[in-house]
Amino acid sequence: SLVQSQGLQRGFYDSSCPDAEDIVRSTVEKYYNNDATIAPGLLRLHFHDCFVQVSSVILSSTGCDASVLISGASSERSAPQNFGLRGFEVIDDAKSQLESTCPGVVSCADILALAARDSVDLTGGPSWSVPLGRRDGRISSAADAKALPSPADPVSVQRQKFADQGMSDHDLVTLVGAHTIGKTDCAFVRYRLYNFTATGNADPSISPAFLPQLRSLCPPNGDPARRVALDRDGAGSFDAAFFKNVRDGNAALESDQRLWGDDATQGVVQKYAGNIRGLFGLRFTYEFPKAMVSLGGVAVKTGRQGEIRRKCSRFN
Ligand code: HEM
Ligand SMILES: [Ca+2]
Ligand SMILES: [Ca+2]
Repeated sequence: SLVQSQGLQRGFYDSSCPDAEDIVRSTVEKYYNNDATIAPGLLRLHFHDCFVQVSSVILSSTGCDASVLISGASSERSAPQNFGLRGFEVIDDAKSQLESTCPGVVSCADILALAARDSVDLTGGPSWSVPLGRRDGRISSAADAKALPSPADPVSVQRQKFADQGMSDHDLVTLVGAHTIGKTDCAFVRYRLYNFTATGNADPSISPAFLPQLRSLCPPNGDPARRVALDRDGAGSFDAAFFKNVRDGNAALESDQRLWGDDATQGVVQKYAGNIRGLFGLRFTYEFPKAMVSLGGVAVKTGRQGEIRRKCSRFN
């Protein structure tokens, strides 16, 4: 079924590289079986690729175009917002296999989108058919990472950043549900725990039961590399428990917790945190793939635009 989405097509490689999707899948699986934390890394990598800087006069880096994979001193990957991104070696491995099977056919941007899908599936989440045909971009600039949301962003700013990419409050909350897997550096949590906004106290939106847990995970002068689950009830499984935790004051990131404090976003959190016909998580499972298809369509290049990189970390 060649359903179109922003000029992309499902099954785009069916005749030009029939094994493309299987090669990406088996590669992601190989790394996942060795280190399950690679799955959240790959999901986040696709998100960071797709978000674009829209406030600049000239729209330089554009959407899901693998700009995030380019290595070099001032490339997007070097921006502070992109510190901690993981999974580059998985993409490179899949790409080198694809280049020997069908040279010059499969874009790095599509590998990212497929790897994100496979990562969600491997962690127990939904699967979906990914619209493909993205071309790789020719620009990668650290300044473009400014479009990315920060964990201290209030809902108004999160909302604006998603609206800049053509996405709604519903898309925002649904996609942030990706935080049902993976971990954060204590650096993004510690400022909430001891002297939040110079009060000498913790962020009052943290539940009384969760605060001591977070404090022991992230002591004031602890190891800066310590990592904390974004979903305290299962950083390894793609489920809707994350939304119950947001509802209950148990979100590790301030930006996630704030989604409960705004009427519009609270409504979406509530929808995912509840049961429907006794089936917890069903709505999230249904909506997440749709939101991922929207994310994967942000400002894509198709047809003769851009290029198909030979190596994902550098332009041809
Ligand atoms: C308001 C929006 C968002 C903010 C402020 C935000 C912020 C963050 C931060 C601070 C981390 C921790 C990074 C680290 O310390 O390594 C993180 C991790 C993560 N984010 Fe987001 N994020 C947002 C939206 C999203 C979206 C839309 C996705 C995907 C669709 C996503 C996927 C992930 C994943 C999977 C991780 C875990 C990464 C790992 O374990 O290595 N995030 N995010
Ligand atoms: Ca990009
Ligand atoms: Ca989870």
